[in-house]
Amino acid sequence: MSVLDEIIDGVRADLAERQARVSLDELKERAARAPRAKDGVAALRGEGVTVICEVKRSSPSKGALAAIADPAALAADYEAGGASVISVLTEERRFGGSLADLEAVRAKVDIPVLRKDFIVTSYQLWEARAYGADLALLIVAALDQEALVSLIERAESIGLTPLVEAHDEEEAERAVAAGAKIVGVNARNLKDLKVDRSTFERVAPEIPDHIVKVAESGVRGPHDLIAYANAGADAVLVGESLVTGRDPKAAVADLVAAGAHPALRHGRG
Ligand SMILES: O=C(O)c1ccccc1NCC(=O)[C@H](O)[C@H](O)COP(=O)(O)O
Repeated sequence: MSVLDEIIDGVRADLAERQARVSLDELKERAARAPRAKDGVAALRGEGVTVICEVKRSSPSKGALAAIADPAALAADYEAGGASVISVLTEERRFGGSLADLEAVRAKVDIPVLRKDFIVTSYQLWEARAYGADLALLIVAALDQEALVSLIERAESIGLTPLVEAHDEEEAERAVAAGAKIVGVNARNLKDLKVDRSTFERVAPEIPDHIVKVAESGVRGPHDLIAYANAGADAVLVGESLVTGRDPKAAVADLVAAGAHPALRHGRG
């Protein structure tokens, strides 16, 4: 069984427990009271290469990364540093996240917020919206094509922008065919957790220019952002290096400054 399969088994068990406690109708009522969703595509198509900053306490590949007692304060630092979107990992067992983290971050920042989880049912999309997310991650490797198309449509119908994650050319083609407006290419193989930064360069040509291209994972600093930008990234998603660094606000500002450099413009429309 791959790491991704093991994670999803745990996600399904936790989901069943939440579904027994909170009805879909309750979630829908809560979603109706949530602030109107912000435009994730517009946020990521900013000036230069934009930066998605992640609230990430731990991970299957590295174990504990950072305690993050106050995720909202960390998100506020990210926003002050110039982040365009905040990613909040809400998976509990392996990443130490929660919907409470999502809610706290949403209440603190003005920029769009991404629910980063292993979404396999529309119930989780309603949760995302009910707790204030503007975007939701959908992982191609976790879904068959029918489910992917259906979850993209459901997400958009309730105001969420899906960030559809691929790891190879075939998954990128599936993401595009399914109608994704934002495609993330994850350098981390979720089946064995190896990070290969050349993945983006190989896979990005499968993604047409009208779709926002996000390079995910492995960004240690501005040099990695520049490499991804030169390979065609519109945005990068950064977790570990920010939560383990000493000054997340300054680290984000350095990334944003590198992403704004005129020499990086790669002629997107
Ligand atoms: O980070 C992991 O170990 C991991 C394992 C299995 C599934 C997903 C995983 N991470 C999610 C992510 O994609 C990253 O948190 C995100 O791209 C940021 O990556 P990084 O900057 O390398 O922390």
